[in-house]
Amino acid sequence: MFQTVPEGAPVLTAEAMRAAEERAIAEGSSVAELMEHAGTGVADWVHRLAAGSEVLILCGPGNNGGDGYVAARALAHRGVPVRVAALGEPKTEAAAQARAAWGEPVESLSGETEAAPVLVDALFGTGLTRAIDATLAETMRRLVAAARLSFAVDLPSGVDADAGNTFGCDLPGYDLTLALGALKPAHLLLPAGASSRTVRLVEIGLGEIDGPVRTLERPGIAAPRRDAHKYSRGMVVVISGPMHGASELAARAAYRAGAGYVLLLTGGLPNPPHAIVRQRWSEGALDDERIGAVVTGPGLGRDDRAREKLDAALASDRALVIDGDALHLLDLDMLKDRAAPVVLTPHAGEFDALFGAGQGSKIDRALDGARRANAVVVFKGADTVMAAPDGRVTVAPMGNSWLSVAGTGDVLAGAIAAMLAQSSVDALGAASAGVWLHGTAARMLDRCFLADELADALALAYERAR
Ligand SMILES: NC(=O)C1=CN([C@@H]2O[C@H](COP(=O)(O)OP(=O)(O)OC[C@H]3O[C@@H](n4cnc5c(N)ncnc54)[C@H](OP(=O)(O)O)[C@@H]3O)[C@@H](O)[C@H]2O)[C@@H](O)CC1
Ligand SMILES: [K+]
Repeated sequence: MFQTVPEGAPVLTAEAMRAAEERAIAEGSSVAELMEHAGTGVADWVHRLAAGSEVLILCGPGNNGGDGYVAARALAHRGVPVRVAALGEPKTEAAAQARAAWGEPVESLSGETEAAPVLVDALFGTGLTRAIDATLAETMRRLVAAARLSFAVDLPSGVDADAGNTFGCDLPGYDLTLALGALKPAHLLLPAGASSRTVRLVEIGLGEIDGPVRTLERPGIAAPRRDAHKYSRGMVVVISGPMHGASELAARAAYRAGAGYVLLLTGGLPNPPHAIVRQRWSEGALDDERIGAVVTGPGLGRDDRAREKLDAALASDRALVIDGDALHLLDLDMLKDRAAPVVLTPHAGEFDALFGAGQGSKIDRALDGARRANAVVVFKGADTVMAAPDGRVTVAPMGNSWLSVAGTGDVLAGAIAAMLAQSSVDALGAASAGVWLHGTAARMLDRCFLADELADALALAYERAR
């Protein structure tokens, strides 16, 4: 299971959406006009996919409900059988107008509401401020489960648009979420994002939308140039520790993600693949000017020897990927004055250990971490968020659930290092490309796999990255 969302699309908070709405109104539009676009855009999708089946639209009291009334009218106009069930009277002028224009009967939404084969949830969108009533949540779950096809208008009702939480409520999963004007954090962040397996954008007349937070996109990396040699393709050094396997995985992944030369600093025995060059750790090991990126952390351990290696990596002027154990040894002050790029790749536990538990959404926290560390932070999880100190953020769609297995983090560290070493993109671009390759490799396998196989599948993902 994984998520499909528009690639490279801006992600806006509820406040930024309201600002975009105000800009559009200042330029001559109106809420009613935007709502007309939104509702007809929803109706287009429903009409296309419902194939003539009866549609039940649930309308809430705000403008999300207003979109629902517009969609009902547009569908009925095209001859689709539509019923509307509402949660009380509209509370906004635009929604009241939309209901009046619908002009047909409106049922009162209750536990008795009869299900239909197609369900459209227009109860709440970006205006939800608190948990929805438990009885209402139960009714929603029942009606979504009974439908052959279910749509969420703008957002699944019951989610906090910015934080991506559900106020503790268990929400149903929709077939299609139609994001109005732009994506919101809750389309992507867990737990809310789990309700939106597929998200599509509906244009509502807000004009050009932009912002520093975007969804992950295909990195556009190419095959090696004709005049390429192993160093121009990127030399990656992986610093090993007592758990050799983790660093072996990172080294293998670096090759499969296109690095030209991978050196593993290890005391372990020579193992296949023999393409990985092995040397023992030594003081000047990172002096080679040709080194494009260094991975430290996978299998490093947390003892004095590990600290010594991390300190040497930090003292070098090489680009660094810091993962696993090294994140527990890292002092953020050590990164302050570093000129060469650093990518930190914490999962939730490592993130808390580094930055503290903190408030705000995963996007806010990743950004705060990046600024404090002066480094790109890849806050891993099923909903991986990458942030740079300059405020740019990339959010990956929910990853393939088979990734939840030991060693996949080591593979990611190797893939990011390969990107950092070989490409002309900056650290956020390298991190994003690494996450894209990693996620795409998992999608291509889409079964129970070993991290070794995932590392190898990066090469197949690379083929699709152009
Ligand atoms: N931005 C744009 O450009 C455009 C946005 N559009 C659409 O507008 C949507 C945002 O509309 P919105 O602001 O009216 O909020 P919405 O989500 O309908 O809900 C607010 C209502 O719900 C109520 N309420 C809240 N929590 C509740 C709870 N737990 N349980 C019960 N009630 C609760 C709240 O009442 P109150 O909190 O005052 O009690 C209020 O009445 C957006 O998602 C998109 O679909 C398009 O139409 C056009 C252009
Ligand atoms: K909704």
